Amino acid sequence: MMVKKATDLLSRVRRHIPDGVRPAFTTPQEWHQWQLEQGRQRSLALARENQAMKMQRTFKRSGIRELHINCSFDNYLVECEGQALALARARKYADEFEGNIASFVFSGKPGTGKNHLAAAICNALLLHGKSVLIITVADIMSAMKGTFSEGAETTEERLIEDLSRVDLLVIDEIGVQTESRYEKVIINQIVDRRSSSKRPTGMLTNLNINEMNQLLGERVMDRMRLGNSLWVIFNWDSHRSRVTGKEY
Ligand SMILES: Nc1ncnc2c1ncn2[C@@H]1O[C@H](COP(=O)(O)OP(=O)(O)OP(=O)(O)O)[C@@H](O)[C@H]1O
Repeated sequence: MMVKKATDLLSRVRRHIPDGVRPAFTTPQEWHQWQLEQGRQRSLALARENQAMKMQRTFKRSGIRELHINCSFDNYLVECEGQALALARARKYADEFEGNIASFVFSGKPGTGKNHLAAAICNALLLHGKSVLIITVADIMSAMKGTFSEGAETTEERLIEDLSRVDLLVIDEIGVQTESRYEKVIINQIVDRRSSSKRPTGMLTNLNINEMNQLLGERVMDRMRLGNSLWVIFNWDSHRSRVTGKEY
């Protein structure tokens, strides 16, 4: 009876579908499958939203900092070959993100757009429903240390787990302060856990490859090289003196 009703309804709906439009389902069975899939997608979206809100509470902000919220591939100015290459590679990284385990390192001089292009990647991924977080080493550490205080809402373990579940985590300012052994251990655990659950990590740094190896150790850097990973060197002049804060 149910199937007959659904078949009648479908044939009535079909009469109103313009030529050339392919319906998402044509039989009651396909309709049922379609509804199941919609339900699955809704619960995934809800889980992502919950995760984003949790991160927002923990770090008291959304995944991308205010200064970089409007950064896109389109508003990244290209005035030299290096910038053109960095832009093309960042865009390709975002395009090929789905199902890819490749991490990236943007290394080079200050003010050259490492955060800009990382935020552009994250903004592109957000549009595709991915969860993202760009966070400095210092912010990770202060959140970790916060878990030791009395009445803390979360534990160090849970925080590492949260940071490991974000689809793309970008760790900024690696090497800005003299990293302690504790920081090295935490970064190690985050990258390790992310790579074993096939989630890539981005790193932004002023250090070169040797300095990164020395600071974080071969183990972490080896995981950063999984898959078709990306290492981009930003070696042109800083753009910072030209930022007015009103451009986008
Ligand atoms: N090519 C560019 N086109 C447009 N804006 C740019 C470009 N490069 C940098 N900017 C802007 O300049 C500012 C500084 O850039 P960004 O924060 O990305 O630098 P960074 O390389 O991450 O520097 P640091 O190593 O000091 O953190 C940002 O507001 C960014 O949007």
